[in-house]
Amino acid sequence: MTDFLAAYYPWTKSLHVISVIAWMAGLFYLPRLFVYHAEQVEAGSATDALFQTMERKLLRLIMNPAMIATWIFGLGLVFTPGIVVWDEVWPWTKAAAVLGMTWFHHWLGYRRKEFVAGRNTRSGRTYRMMNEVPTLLLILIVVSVIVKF
Ligand code: HEM
Repeated sequence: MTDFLAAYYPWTKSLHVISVIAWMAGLFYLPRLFVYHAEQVEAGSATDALFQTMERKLLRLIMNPAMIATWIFGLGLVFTPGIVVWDEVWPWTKAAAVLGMTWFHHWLGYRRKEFVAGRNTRSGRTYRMMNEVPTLLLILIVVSVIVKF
């Protein structure tokens, strides 16, 4: 298995980065939809139904599969011989940030369910602020995997 992973390392990494881009697109866009959903849309209206459809499709068709693919190919890289040196700091900062990103994904999923039930309690401002979470984690992840401190 490790021979296989070593042989296909550039492919695993390519698929990892492609999945990451799709996941990040959703992690940036879904909280933006929530901002407008919270500020501009009346619960039970036709626009409410439209936002719910956009949010459901973004989460189910793009973000969930992209997150799973990111994890699968990312763990493939972790098990590729010689790639991760656990004595260094960067694998730990990356792991912490990736867990944070996964938590954020699920946080968004719970907020979507609240919109579906007509029970959103959070303001557009909260969603605007939460929109910065994936940006900060992204910076930490990219610096970790490229600078490799
Ligand atoms: C979900 C769990 C994840 C795991 C287990 C994981 C693991 C890894 C590993 C082991 C590498 C190989 C580093 C190397 O080749 O030197 C890597 C590369 C990379 N990861 Fe992840 N990763 C994950 C999520 C993410 C996320 C969320 C992002 C971006 C937001 C990301 C961005 C990258 C990038 C850009 C590279 C390529 C770095 C290079 O040029 O070598 N990863 N990942």
